[in-house]
Amino acid sequence: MASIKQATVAQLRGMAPASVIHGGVDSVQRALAQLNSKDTPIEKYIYLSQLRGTAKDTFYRLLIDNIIDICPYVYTPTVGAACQLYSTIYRKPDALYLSYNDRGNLAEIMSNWPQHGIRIAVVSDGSRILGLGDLGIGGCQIAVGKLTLYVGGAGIKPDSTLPIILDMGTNNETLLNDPLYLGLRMKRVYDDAFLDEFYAAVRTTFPDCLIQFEDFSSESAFKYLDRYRHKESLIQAPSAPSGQLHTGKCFNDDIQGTGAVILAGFINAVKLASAASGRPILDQRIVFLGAGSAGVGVAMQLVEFFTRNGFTEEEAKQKFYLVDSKGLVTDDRGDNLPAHKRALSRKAGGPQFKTLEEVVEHVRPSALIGLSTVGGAFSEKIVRMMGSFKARPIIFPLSNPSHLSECTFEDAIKWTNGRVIFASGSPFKAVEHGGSTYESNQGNNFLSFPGIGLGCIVAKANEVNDDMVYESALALADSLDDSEINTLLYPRLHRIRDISATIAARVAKAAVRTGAAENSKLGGMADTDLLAYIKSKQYDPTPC
Ligand SMILES: NC(=O)C1=CN([C@@H]2O[C@H](COP(=O)(O)OP(=O)(O)OC[C@H]3O[C@@H](n4cnc5c(N)ncnc54)[C@H](O)[C@@H]3O)[C@@H](O)[C@H]2O)C=CC1
Ligand SMILES: CC(=O)C(=O)O
Ligand SMILES: [Mg+2]
Repeated sequence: MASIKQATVAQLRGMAPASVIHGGVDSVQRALAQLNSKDTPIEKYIYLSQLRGTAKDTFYRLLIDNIIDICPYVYTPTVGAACQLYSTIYRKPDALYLSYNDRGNLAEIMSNWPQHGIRIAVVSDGSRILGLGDLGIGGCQIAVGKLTLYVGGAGIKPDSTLPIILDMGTNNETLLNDPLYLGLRMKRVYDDAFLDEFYAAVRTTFPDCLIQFEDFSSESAFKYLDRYRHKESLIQAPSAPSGQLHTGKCFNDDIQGTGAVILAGFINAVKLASAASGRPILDQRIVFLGAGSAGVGVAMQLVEFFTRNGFTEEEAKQKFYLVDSKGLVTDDRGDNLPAHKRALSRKAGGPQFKTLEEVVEHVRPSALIGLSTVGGAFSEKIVRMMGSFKARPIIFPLSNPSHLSECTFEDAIKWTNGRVIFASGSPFKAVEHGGSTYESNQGNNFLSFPGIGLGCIVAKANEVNDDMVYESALALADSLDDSEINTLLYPRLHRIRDISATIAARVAKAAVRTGAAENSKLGGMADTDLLAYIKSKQYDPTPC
């Protein structure tokens, strides 16, 4: 459609129906009708991908105006199936594909990308896609999906975004044996030098670009966040003029984005729980099922909430009980804990439990958070126990996609007789119970990463520090309107562009406060002016 706008009408005569050339027939309405004619979620996904590739203004107008209905088809849960089926449903390239065989040439290959002013890249190595495991090159659709939400949810211009897949092989035997598989047909390699080369290539090719790491397996997620997040650190970079470059300008969505969004939901949840019970807001015991990048990322963000509210770090950590596939995570359970689990393990000498049920029975938690990839792990017995401990139990089954949710909204409502304070990673429809209608909350990092990324772009931030991430959570928690405040934990999704702008403004100001902003104009700007400025710059397509 852009070509129709740019070319003269005379040149186009006869090349398309006259009403397309002259306008007057609503392309968004037609696209919606075409979308509705598709029977299955994956068909809708394929249709929307094609529309994004051929008529991007129409696609984004459709998405922005129908975000609640369309989000599940461009993002979780459907994007999970799209990653699994990638090599079968592939039509045309829509990401930057950097394979391990290209090592030594990544900067040169990156410079083939047709757009220049890239501001945000989402990169995955495909090793842990949602809760679906290693999907190899199919993980590129996660990067595409996240950036679709950057455009639709934050108003970043489509041509400023760059989805990247690092194809380092796969350990998924089904994919390796699939004749249609499009990725490297070899076992996955783990190579820090390849990651350094990739990081340096982005820095030198697109100096203004923020990198969002997405869906790397836990060990890599923590390792590369630690390696690249600080602006003071240096890495060797043969592609840089001095042979070295400063790191920074990146964040990990699963650790920090998820931490921020769940902290926001938790802040609003403890207010609701406390209003029902009269107990102090900070009087919490929290059990996690899952101690991977998301589980530990969220737990550390909640620890920060308690330390910022009067507790020492040790006192705060005492409130947390992490359960993984081997049971309660303790210092003395006999296995060699990775550093991210050691940060929150229970001290030696305490009880050892093998199952979630035993832990819940012993701890009597106020909140139960699932980031385990185990669908249905919050059994009826566990949810009913939670309901017996507290007037308003907080239960967040956050694993994606939908079939991996630790419990459904309907069950949680039924088993607590409507008392649960609930948020899930993938969307659930409203539920009728006992004559009332209960609206669900989606606790998904898509409410935080678009605003964090936009804030960093506005501030020209050279790093994404803890204060900026924490501020994004407070901004999201504060964003409920009058119709949401006593019932919901998060703003309704149709407001996401305004919410992302608000988060962005507060993240940008936090960047200024902490010396991470290179945009010197922001310091003197009033908050309201900054917010208005950000909103005025949001991509707002008008298809012809
Ligand atoms: N709602 C949201 O915004 C987000 C949701 N997620 C979801 O969280 C889930 C986990 O993600 P990551 O932490 O990155 O994965 P991960 O693979 O790093 O961690 C999974 C954790 O669950 C534990 N686990 C696995 N099987 C278990 C079992 N049978 N019993 C108890 N524990 C078990 C593992 O030991 C590990 O600690 C995924 O489904 C992902 O889609 C992740 C990021 C954001
Ligand atoms: C939402 C997300 O980032 C995940 O499930 O990995
Ligand atoms: Mg993720």
